[in-house]
Amino acid sequence: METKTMYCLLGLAAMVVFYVWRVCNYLWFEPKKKEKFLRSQGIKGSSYRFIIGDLKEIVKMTKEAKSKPMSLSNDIAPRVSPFFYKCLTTYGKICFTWMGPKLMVCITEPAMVREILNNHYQFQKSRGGNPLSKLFAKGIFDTEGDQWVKHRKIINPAFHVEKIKHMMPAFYVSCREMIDKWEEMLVNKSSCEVDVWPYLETFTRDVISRTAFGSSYEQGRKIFELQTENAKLLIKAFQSVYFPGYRFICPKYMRFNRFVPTKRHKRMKEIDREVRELIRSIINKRIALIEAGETSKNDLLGILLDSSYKYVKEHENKSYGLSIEEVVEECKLFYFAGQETTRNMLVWTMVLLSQHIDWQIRAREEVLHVFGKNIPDIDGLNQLKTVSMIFNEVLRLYPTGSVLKRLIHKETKVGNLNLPANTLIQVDSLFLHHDRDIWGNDAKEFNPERFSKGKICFTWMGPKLMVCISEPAMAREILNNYYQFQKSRGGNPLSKLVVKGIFDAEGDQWVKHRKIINPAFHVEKIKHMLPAFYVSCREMIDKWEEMLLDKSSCEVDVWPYLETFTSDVISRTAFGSSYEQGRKIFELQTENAKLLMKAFQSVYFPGYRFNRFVPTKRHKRMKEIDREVRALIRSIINKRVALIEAGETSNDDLLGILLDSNYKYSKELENKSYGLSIEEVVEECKLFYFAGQETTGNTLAWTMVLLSQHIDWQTRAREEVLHVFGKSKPDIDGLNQLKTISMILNEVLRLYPPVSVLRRLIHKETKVGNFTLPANTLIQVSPLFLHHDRDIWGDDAKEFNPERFSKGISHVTKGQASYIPFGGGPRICIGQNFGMLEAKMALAMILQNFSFELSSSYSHAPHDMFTLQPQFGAHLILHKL
Ligand code: HEM
Repeated sequence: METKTMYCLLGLAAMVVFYVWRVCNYLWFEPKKKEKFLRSQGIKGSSYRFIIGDLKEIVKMTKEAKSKPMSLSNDIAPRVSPFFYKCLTTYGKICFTWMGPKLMVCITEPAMVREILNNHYQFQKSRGGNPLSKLFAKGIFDTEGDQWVKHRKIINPAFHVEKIKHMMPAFYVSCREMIDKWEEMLVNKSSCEVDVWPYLETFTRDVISRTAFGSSYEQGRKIFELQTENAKLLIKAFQSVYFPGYRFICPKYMRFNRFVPTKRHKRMKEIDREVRELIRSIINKRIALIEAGETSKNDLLGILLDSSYKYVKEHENKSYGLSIEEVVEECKLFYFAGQETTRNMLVWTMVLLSQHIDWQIRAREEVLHVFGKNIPDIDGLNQLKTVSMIFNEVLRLYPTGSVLKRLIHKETKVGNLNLPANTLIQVDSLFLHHDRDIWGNDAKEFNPERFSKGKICFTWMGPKLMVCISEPAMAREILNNYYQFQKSRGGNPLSKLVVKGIFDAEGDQWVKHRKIINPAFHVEKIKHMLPAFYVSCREMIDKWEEMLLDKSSCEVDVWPYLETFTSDVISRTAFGSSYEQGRKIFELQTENAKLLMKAFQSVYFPGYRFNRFVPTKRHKRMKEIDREVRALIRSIINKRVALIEAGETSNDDLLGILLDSNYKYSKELENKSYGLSIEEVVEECKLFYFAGQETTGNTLAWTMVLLSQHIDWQTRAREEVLHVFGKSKPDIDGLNQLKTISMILNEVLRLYPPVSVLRRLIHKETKVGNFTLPANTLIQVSPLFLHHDRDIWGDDAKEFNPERFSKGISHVTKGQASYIPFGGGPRICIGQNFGMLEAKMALAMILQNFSFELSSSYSHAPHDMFTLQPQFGAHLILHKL
């Protein structure tokens, strides 16, 4: 045999062997491997066959689904994504399939979705598909890891609310052009048929051309026309690559067919070159302007170049910014990301509003109410609640990016799954948004009403942006991260005379204060404060008994008595034997708090911040009181320090424990200056009064009001107290057994959280949830709204029902930050156990001695004065038992 023929035969034999191996692999080894994998994930039984679907099956089902007609009321998921629809509806919220040899997991389980989307280092964008698609969209979309962080940081400023405001004229002009065209069609008729889709396409494309390139808008338009052509060619390229049996021949090398110089591919590359040229010329002109000092920051390109320039300056290295090529990619991406998405949302909105005329009318009424026939402005647009609800519902039913794809590069755990390296992950927003378990039985229906309760709202305090948040996940993010979200300070300087201490400390300073103060609030230490709670409460009860000497009932406003009780408790527990001096201090502090309140109420007029320094009579008195308070506290402290130095420490009151802990801290670090200074100890003592007195006093007042209204719960609570203690003095073990009382106090703190708003401030641009907030934004996390939210607490959210806490707090909240009467994260209330024990002791003793009901002179008026108080007191009728 000739050598040539031999080689041919050998080649042929090798091909046959390879082909047989591929077929065996496909028919035998691969399914075995897949079955083994599924078993390792706990998936058993007959579900294998379907779950191991493949690309061919997906394409076939998609074609079939698209050939079937559908009506407007049909569910869209079976048409849009038939394969996954079948998998997910048959096998649950996670399904596995293989794209050739590559495992693909489709996930529609909210907790896992969050895990995947939150962790962008582990779950990266899945790239490396069709190389032609890179001609079309790259930029930030296609970057990962630190590269992405840099791009995002530079691009962010372009999308700040403040910048977007300036793009309003571009939105308006583009929309006006579209409307003019529709009006032309209607010149001599009252109605006409229009396919609105291409018009909306032109509108969104125009908006991007104008907002991206400002004055170079005409060139921008040309760029986007070319990009549209490229997008169309890309879709054709996608549709043409599938041919049967391809996986047996050379599956991995199939990609190269995209490099084959077909006419289409050549044209795509030609367009790309032209687009880049055009963008590069616009950028070069801009850079020349910037270098000549003439910057324009009103369009996306201008802001992007400016931000990149600042970034370079910040890092003192030119290579840190975006290169011209990278800016080109970002500009191309603006078109892709910003045009199609908005166009789709608008078209589905028009279709749905045509179907639901009632919502169309509601939306129109709102728009006409806000703007009449005038040009819409930013303030008005921010007021359009119904329109926002409609958009949210449209995006829920027709999410524009219905599938988010991620890729893992190493073995990774998601939920209970252990996924191998190179697994493709598909997060399906369409299925998430249509899930009945999440959205209820009307999940597939258009009902914007479900978005009527906005959990995030924006407002401006003068020039300062303020965001109000009552969404548990965001509340947790904010409260957990106290380095980024700091206490908002720097308001009224007079308030520093009343509250400072740990409340006002930040960063490392706060860490130190908290470490030194913590031991004072250990449960073990608080136990020893029980006698102080008892004596103070006994005094209050004695006064009420006196009033009832020769009658069986009398009317009392219990509010001031409860206030005295809690301030007495603090005087005794903070200063122990120096209690009388402590009482004096707290009387002075009360006077100062009242004066501060008056100052708050009277100060508002333009330029007001300076008027707090004006030496008015009130301001002088406040400073005088402060000096007196400090002198008193300092004298107590000095006496204590002298005792400590003489070896006679008393660790039974807050001041003693604080000084002891401070001493140990300085010793540990072998440097006296590390501990708290006397001045700082003074501030902490002042703070105990403010933080610990009103909060517990309010809780008790609301508890008595609610138990007067809900006599059944008052009876249940009394029965429990009498069962545990009879008429004897409550002790710590017994107090810990009071389950009904705990449920009642939890419910009172839910309905009337004494601190109804937690305020934070960010000092630099920060991401919260999906929002990127600029530096200096004020954030308000609202326990009040979180606690009253029907979505979280059910239909009886506004009602008093302690039963909901019968299985504990975590059972109701399911680990969410939806119940935060004591705040959350590292800055959670330090006095939580102290306050709860004090309230339990007082309530137990009150229930042992009296029954109570609402008086006719009680007027229900909760109001927020630092804490949530009963504005006109708590007038009750007390009965002696
Ligand atoms: C029912 C009673 C109480 C409630 C509802 C309550 C509520 C709160 C809340 C919501 C915060 C967090 C504020 C924020 O994050 O901006 C807080 C912090 C604080 N509370 Fe309480 N509190 C109570 C009782 C007490 C008591 C009895 C004391 C002390 C004797 C106390 C001392 C403090 C201190 C020192 C802080 C600041 C902690 C820090 O920033 O690290 N609280 N409290």
